[in-house]
Amino acid sequence: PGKIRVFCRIRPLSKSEIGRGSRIVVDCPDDYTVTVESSRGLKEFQFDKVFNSSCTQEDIFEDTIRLIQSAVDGYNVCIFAYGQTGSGKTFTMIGDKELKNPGVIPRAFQRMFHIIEENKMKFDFKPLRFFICKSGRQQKWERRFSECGLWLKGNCRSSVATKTSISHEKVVSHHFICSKMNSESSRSHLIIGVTVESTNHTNGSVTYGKLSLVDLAGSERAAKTGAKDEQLKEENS
Ligand SMILES: Nc1ncnc2c1ncn2[C@@H]1O[C@H](COP(=O)(O)OP(=O)(O)OP(=O)(O)O)[C@@H](O)[C@H]1O
Repeated sequence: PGKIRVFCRIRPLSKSEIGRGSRIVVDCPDDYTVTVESSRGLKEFQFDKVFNSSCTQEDIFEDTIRLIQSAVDGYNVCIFAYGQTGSGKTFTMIGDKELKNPGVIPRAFQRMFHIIEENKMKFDFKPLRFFICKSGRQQKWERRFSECGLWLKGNCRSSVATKTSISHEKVVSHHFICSKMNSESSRSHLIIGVTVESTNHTNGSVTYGKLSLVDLAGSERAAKTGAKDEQLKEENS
């Protein structure tokens, strides 16, 4: 707990990039290093782990499983994707539109329900609270998410989570409603999460955990769009 780990995922070239004759300029000589070809030579970056372009959604999720357990155990866990537009944040966090390759968010929820089901003899779980927040230019009000210590601008919805309410399809459609469609106009961030409250049958102790999963708006847009003042503050929130 309290530790921040930074992973890097390299995505394969897209069809259009291949069509344009682009080539990959990043490489990972080992599991912790990324090199990038630049006009000023090869640059090297270190990460806690690097996933190369052949890594699958399963490979990515394997490193996340113990964090889901931590949230059930009463810790506050936050997983977020950061990177420029088109780098694969949404693919990694949510998955593809065709629902063939679910990402971290649907897998995390599936896993959480599984852990809860397995532990029902030992713990009494309160119904999971499910929340979605997105930032947006239209919604200017600020909201402090005191429980998870995040400052947010935008709206937030919370409801009881069930397996069906947070199925892969629902998460994907929420995403495209909440984030993707608005991202061009509002450069929104999407935060989707769940709170877990459990009581230990043996000693009566109660724990509260939270899992926040975040698909941030593209990190480069401020510069590219020339956003200023209020707009920029909002993107940076
Ligand atoms: N690891 C991957 N394997 C195969 N396709 C990928 C992978 N990562 C991303 N893609 C594809 O690349 C495209 C861009 O990815 P994605 O939409 O996830 O980017 P993004 O970082 O969320 O962009 P934005 O900030 O604009 O929302 C999508 O068509 C996606 O399906």
